[in-house]
Amino acid sequence: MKKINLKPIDLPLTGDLSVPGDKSISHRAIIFGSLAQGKTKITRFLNGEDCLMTIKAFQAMGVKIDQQDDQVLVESEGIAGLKEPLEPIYFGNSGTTARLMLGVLAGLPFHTTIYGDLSLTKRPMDRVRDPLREMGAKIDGRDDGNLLPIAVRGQSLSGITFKPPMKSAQVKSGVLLAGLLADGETTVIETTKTRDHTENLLSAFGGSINVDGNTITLKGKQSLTGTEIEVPGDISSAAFFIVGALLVRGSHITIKNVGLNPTRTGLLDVLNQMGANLVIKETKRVGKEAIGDITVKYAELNAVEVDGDVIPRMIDEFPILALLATQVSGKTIIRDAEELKHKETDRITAVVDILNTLGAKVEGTDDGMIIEGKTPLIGGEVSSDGDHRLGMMIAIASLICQEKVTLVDPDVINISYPTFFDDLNMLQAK
Ligand SMILES: O=C(O)C1=C[C@@H](OP(=O)(O)O)[C@@H](O)[C@H](O)C1
Ligand SMILES: C=C(OP(=O)(O)O)C(=O)O
Repeated sequence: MKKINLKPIDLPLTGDLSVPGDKSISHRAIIFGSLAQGKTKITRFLNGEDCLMTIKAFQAMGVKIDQQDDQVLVESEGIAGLKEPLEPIYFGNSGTTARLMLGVLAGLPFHTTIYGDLSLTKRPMDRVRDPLREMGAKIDGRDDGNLLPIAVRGQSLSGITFKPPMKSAQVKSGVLLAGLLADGETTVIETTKTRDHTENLLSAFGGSINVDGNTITLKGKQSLTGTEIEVPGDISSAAFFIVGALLVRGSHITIKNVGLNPTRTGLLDVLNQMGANLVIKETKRVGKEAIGDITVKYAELNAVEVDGDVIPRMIDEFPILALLATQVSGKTIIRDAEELKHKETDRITAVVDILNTLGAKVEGTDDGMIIEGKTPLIGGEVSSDGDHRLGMMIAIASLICQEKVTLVDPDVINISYPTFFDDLNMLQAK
């Protein structure tokens, strides 16, 4: 397994940075572009391994998709033009591809088999399997279709009203996408609002959807039209450098053109509560998505308790928040975050293990973590464990460790942020 040595730095992070496009929006732009008739032009597409899986899935169904770095042109005849793939489709490491595509494949008139890497193969699909079966889907696979590989025999589906038992945008989106192909109306009622990019993008492609608080309703059998999509910078990628700047004394950075959709900005709220004084400036709106700049300076922070409705608004930011919490005054308590157990790794156990190996004092709980602040980090050898967000957390931790950090399996970072080390070097060079 590849390993890299990361040395502690005494250089602050400074300058301006544009992070790559949002992963969630990039996936959805490909999905809707492929379901729509005509041409869709996507700019600032995330050229990361996960989003390439979604492109390959539709190419396997006959859609013409030309991707050059962060520019993508999709040309589709729409839903009726999609063809049965001849071979099983590989979804790699991407949970979003799996949960959203299950919704799509369930309503297409052909058979598909899907599989993934070892991490994805362990992740639960029953959360989408169950509502999709209620709509009439034929899904089978390991553990009765809970685990990949999964075979889907596409069917005509009927709309349902569904209240997801977990707070998950992937589940909501899988059901809404199936609803788009189904007869009748589909309603999803969430207990807590999760990221709403599916709802926003459906409108951008000319679809009609009604959002009333946490209740989302759409009619089936809508036809969509290709369009132009500019993807905002990914706030979940920006989070690593925002926290990096808060950790390294003397840092002062601005992340430009990043997505500021309120269903994604939970980390910014928590950092402000901790005393970060971020300057957040909305500069434009593209469709229903807000875009802007975030300026952050090094600051001494205080611990807070993180729980409740903010959790889904920052679900991918917990590894990097946990690292930050090791350096603030007081004890940080994270609750209601049991969903972390179902990510690329069990992110409660994995974050606790990694940070404690580096010298921190972190305790895992059933639904979160308790992190002792102001604990010096020493260093050591730690693995990303095949989880891109853990790889980036370790790289940022190395900035403040007293000794060398050896990161095992750094290439996994390519899943969501292929230019991560270039951007880190650029911020250190100024
Ligand atoms: O819908 C999406 O694009 C995503 C939703 C979240 O997953 P859950 O829906 O499982 O919380 C998040 O962790 C993932 O990175 C992307
Ligand atoms: C959980 C993540 O992605 P996915 O579920 O798409 O694998 C993530 O990017 O942190």
